[in-house]
Amino acid sequence: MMSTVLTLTFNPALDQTITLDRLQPGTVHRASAVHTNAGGKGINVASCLADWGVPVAATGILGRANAQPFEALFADKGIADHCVRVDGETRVNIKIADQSNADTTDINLPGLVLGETVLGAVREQVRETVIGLLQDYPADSAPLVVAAGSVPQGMDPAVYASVGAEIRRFGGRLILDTSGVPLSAALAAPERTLPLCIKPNRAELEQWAATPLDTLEAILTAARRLNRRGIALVVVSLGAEGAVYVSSSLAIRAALPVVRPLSTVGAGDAMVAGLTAALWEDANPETLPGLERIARLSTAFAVGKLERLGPNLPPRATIEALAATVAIEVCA
Ligand SMILES: O=P(O)(O)OC[C@H]1O[C@](O)(CO)[C@@H](O)[C@@H]1O
Repeated sequence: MMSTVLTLTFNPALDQTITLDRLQPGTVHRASAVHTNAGGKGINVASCLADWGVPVAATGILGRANAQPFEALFADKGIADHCVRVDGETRVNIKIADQSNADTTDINLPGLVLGETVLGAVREQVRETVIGLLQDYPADSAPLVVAAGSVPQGMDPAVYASVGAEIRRFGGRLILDTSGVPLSAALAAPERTLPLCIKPNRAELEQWAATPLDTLEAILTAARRLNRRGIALVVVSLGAEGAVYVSSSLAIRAALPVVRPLSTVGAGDAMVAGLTAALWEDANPETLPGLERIARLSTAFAVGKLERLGPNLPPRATIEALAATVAIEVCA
């Protein structure tokens, strides 16, 4: 029950959120505020899980030259730091928060450019870290590993398939949140390397399915194809329309009216943290109460995060209150 969740972020980012009254491309803007926080998908998941009280360890790659904000976040939230340091700077991703419509525009940079030899060595170090940590878990603990985000230029885009194989070898459960080629490569891998759970958004699932998914039925059909491939839980996030949770035997849709967001950056990561927290609490996606708990908690994490800048959750009681009000619909 108290096992540490491990997060893996190959391509973290410092998120620089620039707040504007109104974004008008092609014109000069005066920003009203700027805020920088340590981010990147797996880092955000770790931060939200730590807020919830789940013990977390973070691994992945950090540029030595600007590692301080990440180190401060880890120290502040009690996250065990197992990130490998490399020469250079972690990327700075630009987030433009438009206050006129509460939309955020993301400009994500490619990330560290590392030579083939360095990349190979770093990948090996991260692999050893994952294996080293998993070896320390009790044999029957089925530890949870969240691997999330893009991969740096030059890294094998099929990296999550080999990570999946390593995790499964140690009885671990992989939750994967990535997109594009790394996602399609992970989903095309042999069944024994597949993640336990994925959380694509509609566009990412459409890319995998190679067809538009305009209706709930179409989304369910694509998610169920992935279930049959061997992925036990497919969560499709639908922005303001909530999310769909599809396990091998059940499907539900969850939604909560969205407050006016301060920033949408990292809401999907908070959703991943919420579903991980529910799995960590032993929620079983093959039972209705279990799948409902996963849906309620992950929706509440995502909506709770929207009111904050950076990967931070409101207090536990606020999250539980939000979770209780999530609208749940069982799908046929
Ligand atoms: O790894 P990717 O896909 O470039 O996404 C990274 C971005 O996504 C976020 O994790 C938000 O989901 C940001 O913190 C970060 O800038």
